[in-house]
Amino acid sequence: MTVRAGFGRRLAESVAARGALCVGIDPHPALLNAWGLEESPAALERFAMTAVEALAGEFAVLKPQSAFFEVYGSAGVAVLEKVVAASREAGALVLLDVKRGDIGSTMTAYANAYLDEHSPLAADALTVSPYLGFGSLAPALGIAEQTGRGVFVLARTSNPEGAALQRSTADDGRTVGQSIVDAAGENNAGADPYGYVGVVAGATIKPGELDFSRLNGPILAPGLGAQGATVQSLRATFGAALPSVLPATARDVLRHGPSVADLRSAARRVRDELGVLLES
Ligand SMILES: O=C(O)c1cc(=O)[nH]c(=O)n1[C@@H]1O[C@H](COP(=O)(O)O)[C@@H](O)[C@H]1O
Repeated sequence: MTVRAGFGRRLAESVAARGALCVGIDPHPALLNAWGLEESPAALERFAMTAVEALAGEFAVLKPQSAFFEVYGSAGVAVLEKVVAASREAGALVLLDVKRGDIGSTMTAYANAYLDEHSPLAADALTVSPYLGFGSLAPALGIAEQTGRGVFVLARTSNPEGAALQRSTADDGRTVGQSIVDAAGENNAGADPYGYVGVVAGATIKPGELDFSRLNGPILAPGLGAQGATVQSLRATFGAALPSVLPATARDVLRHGPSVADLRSAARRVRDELGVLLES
């Protein structure tokens, strides 16, 4: 598959056509069991490809969580390769959730693994951690820009433990999370409709905690459903930035399997609720 337009444009087009929802493909052992599956690479494939069959043809973004595949070793990674390829083939953008972050030279290798068209794991975007310094991500940003792909940088994560670090104040008075959002925004300056450097800000964070007015990029907001955030809470949490928010949910949809129809209906319900929110 050849990637042409910049990621910001591709994401905006996909969201316009398919709705603003990212569904996580997180094959938790408990979910496999709930679907009547054993914990094995074959069952992992059954689970993940059922989710792809249900979702990839009509939802904007799918976000496989690499950890749940890696746990099965090379057999699990082979399943992840299939999930990425089949999802993209069906028209979904794939945001690979790997939360990578390392010194610059190693970051180049990670970026090549996930963003180079010829890599077996090439996705449309990946999650990255800036906590070795935002500048250490430069190789990933460079490769993403060149290849029309995106990165989502962890700014203010949905987990309660994130606050101590991410809400702490840097020397210039901004919170660490805000400085990440601002650094992402510098890379997106001038992009239309928006740039390729997204941020991750949990749907569970306090309203108004971050100022997104200079981001000019997408905001991935995980935490909808299983972590307690609701569609209704998004407006208060994100305010004027809501149109740039890509809400994400995984377990709350996946628990409706193994029926393809039930999975699809569950994801449609969330997407429809989000559609109503965005139109109001
Ligand atoms: O980067 C992420 O996707 C992410 C960031 C964050 O702040 N919080 C968060 O929960 N996530 C991921 O989003 C998914 C949440 O799934 P559910 O809680 O089941 O909807 C998991 O794969 C997490 O690893």
